[in-house]
Amino acid sequence: MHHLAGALPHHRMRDLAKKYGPIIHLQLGEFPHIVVSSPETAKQVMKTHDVIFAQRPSLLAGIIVGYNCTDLTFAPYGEYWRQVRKISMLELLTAKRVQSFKSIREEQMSKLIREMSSGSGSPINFSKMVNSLTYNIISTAAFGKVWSGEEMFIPAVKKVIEAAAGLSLADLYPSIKLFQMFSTLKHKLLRVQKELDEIFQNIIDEHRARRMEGKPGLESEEADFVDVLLRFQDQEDFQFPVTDEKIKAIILDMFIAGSETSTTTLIWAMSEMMKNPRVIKKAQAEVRQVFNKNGNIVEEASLGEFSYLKAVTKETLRLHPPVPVLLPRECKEDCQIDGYDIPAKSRILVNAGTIGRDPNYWTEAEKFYPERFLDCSVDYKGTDFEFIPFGAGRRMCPGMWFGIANVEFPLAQLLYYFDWKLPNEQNPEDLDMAEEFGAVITRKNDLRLIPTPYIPSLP
Ligand code: HEM
Repeated sequence: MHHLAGALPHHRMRDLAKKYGPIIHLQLGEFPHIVVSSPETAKQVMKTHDVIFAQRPSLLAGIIVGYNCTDLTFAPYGEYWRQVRKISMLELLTAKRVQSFKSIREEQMSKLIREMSSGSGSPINFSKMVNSLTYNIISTAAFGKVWSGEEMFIPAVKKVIEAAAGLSLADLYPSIKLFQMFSTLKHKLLRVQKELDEIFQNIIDEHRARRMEGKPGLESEEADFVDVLLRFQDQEDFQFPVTDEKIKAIILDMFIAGSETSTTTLIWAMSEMMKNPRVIKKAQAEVRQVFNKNGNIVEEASLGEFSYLKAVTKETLRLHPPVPVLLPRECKEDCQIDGYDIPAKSRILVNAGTIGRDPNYWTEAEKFYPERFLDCSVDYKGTDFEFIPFGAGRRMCPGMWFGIANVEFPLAQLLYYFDWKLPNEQNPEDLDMAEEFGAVITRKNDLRLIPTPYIPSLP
């Protein structure tokens, strides 16, 4: 355990991989942890032996906040997980539904742009504003409206994300009662769960009442997540009935897995561009050229015309994958990776962050250089193992398209409507890029920027 102390664990894992190679055994608490840090070993885990590694370990976050692991992220691999995954992939997060949230993104972006422009010329807390934006988008997609509990919800989500890395003493030593009893994390999670449970139950009850009154919209494509899941409650052909508890577990999961990941990608993209003025100029020129050509109409439909902006998103996900050590997996049975024996029940940590910076695959791997993705077929869809910000295989992120939509369109608008400066005439090269650890790696310090409107008429 001392190998991980003293620095951010994902950095320590990177240093260890440099020293010991792409497959490392760390005994953390009661469990062997196997860290894999090369595209080849990651491929063996998530493709060759995907079924053996499709299990997640049972962690406090899943037990407490995931309603005894009945959410999608922490559900044990098996029939129940299959049912929830199917609902998520075929109903909640389909390309069509993500597309149907377009008006939500457009409305929330207009609000944000108006807010940013009202204080133009002076520094704004970019991180905080983007956090609210994603929260509002996911809240509307899930509940049909922006739920007013942002102040309490965003810190609560951060707490759960911290726990999802699975590196707390209570998770590493489940048999030691003392660690369980005095775990501050456990107590915080219990409090968060209690608060959120009450609120989510009220939201479900409201939706149910509306449903009983036969209010329109529930069967339409624009139905929110709660509407869709309530519809399944009436169906008797499910092996596992969709109870209120399960609806709460699934919705909370979408919030937790979807909000901080999208937010942090957007903030890192902006941070890297501010640090690299050449890149922001080029991205801005592309965005303005496309929207101006289309008659100053700023709409999502134009996204297909951006190649550099998409390269910026990919390069951000390569250098700053929000989940650099993919959510832990558990080995179902004895198995071999790269000729090494992996005993059943080992926890597997796929080090996607280190893989994205592997100099054997990436020239000038540490440099932010979006051009590397132009005319290059490497993509994040889970088949190119040198670039796996969304994971791969059976447990790969089901919210990839929703996440990308929540990053690319806002980024395009922010670049279109504003010119950006660092406060206090700060030199771009000196911009602080310190990270904070959790299952999602965020900026340690909020990003503060000065926006100046580019065109006088804002949306
Ligand atoms: C930039 C945005 C996002 C990134 C980088 C990201 C990344 C990831 C990663 C790395 C995993 C673990 C994959 C594995 O173990 O192989 C994951 C799982 C998951 N993600 Fe995302 N995610 C993003 C957005 C979203 C969104 C918007 C949603 C839903 C609203 C979502 C829902 C989930 C869920 C439910 C899982 C667990 C899947 C399972 O275990 O079967 N994600 N995500």
